[in-house]
Amino acid sequence: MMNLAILASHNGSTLDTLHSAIANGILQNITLSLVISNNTDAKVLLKAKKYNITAHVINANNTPDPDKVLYTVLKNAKIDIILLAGYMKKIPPAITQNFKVINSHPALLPKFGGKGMYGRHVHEAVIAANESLSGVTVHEVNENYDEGRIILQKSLKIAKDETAESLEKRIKELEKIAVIEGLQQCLK
Ligand SMILES: Nc1nc2c(c(=O)[nH]1)N[C@@H](CN(C=O)c1ccc(C(=O)N[C@@H](CCC(=O)O)C(=O)O)cc1)CN2
Ligand SMILES: NCC(=O)N[C@@H]1O[C@H](COP(=O)([O-])[O-])[C@@H](O)[C@H]1O
Repeated sequence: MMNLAILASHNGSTLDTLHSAIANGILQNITLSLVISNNTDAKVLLKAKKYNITAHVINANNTPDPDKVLYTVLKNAKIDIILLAGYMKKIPPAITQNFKVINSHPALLPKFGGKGMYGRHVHEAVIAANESLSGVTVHEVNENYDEGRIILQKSLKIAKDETAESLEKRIKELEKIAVIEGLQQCLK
């Protein structure tokens, strides 16, 4: 049985989908063991409580050595795989070199990735670039933003009247499928 940790800075939208997929047997041999956020106000923490999942807040503003705390919490929980679900901080090499870390990015990498490319900013850049396609990239996480090996991508056509808000909503729905399939591939 693989122990999964979810790292999220805000809603952790995919947590609900993952919890359902595990409960329905769509995702097997995996346990949602831990939720970690850098944000004390993150709604993902409320979801962790609802699902009775152990949660930690590791905030650099009040934690002397957050990277060391993060490593220790993950090791103590015997985590096998880490999913970044809208986590807004860089994962340090001590983590990327000792755990399998995957991320869901709300665009078709390598375009629209890197520093500054998070949340609504990504969709605003895609719309501004007048792209015809966008999508989700599930990728392995290395020491740089959005440069890890791509596991899978799912795309969608951008509508003529698409806005950053409408695109974000559609991408988040696509992401739920992409994250499940990405984890299934990691568990093979
Ligand atoms: N080592 C890695 N860490 C993280 C990765 C990664 O690929 N390698 N992915 C990100 C998630 N992400 C895109 O998918 C991403 C998140 C945040 C940023 C960013 O520019 N962040 C800002 C800070 C924003 C904030 O504090 O709210 C910054 O670094 O200045 C870029 C990409 C998660 N970690
Ligand atoms: N570059 C990382 C990034 O932008 N991740 C994106 O943040 C959103 C978090 O939404 P949520 O807080 O509602 O789950 C998600 O759409 C995720 O793809």
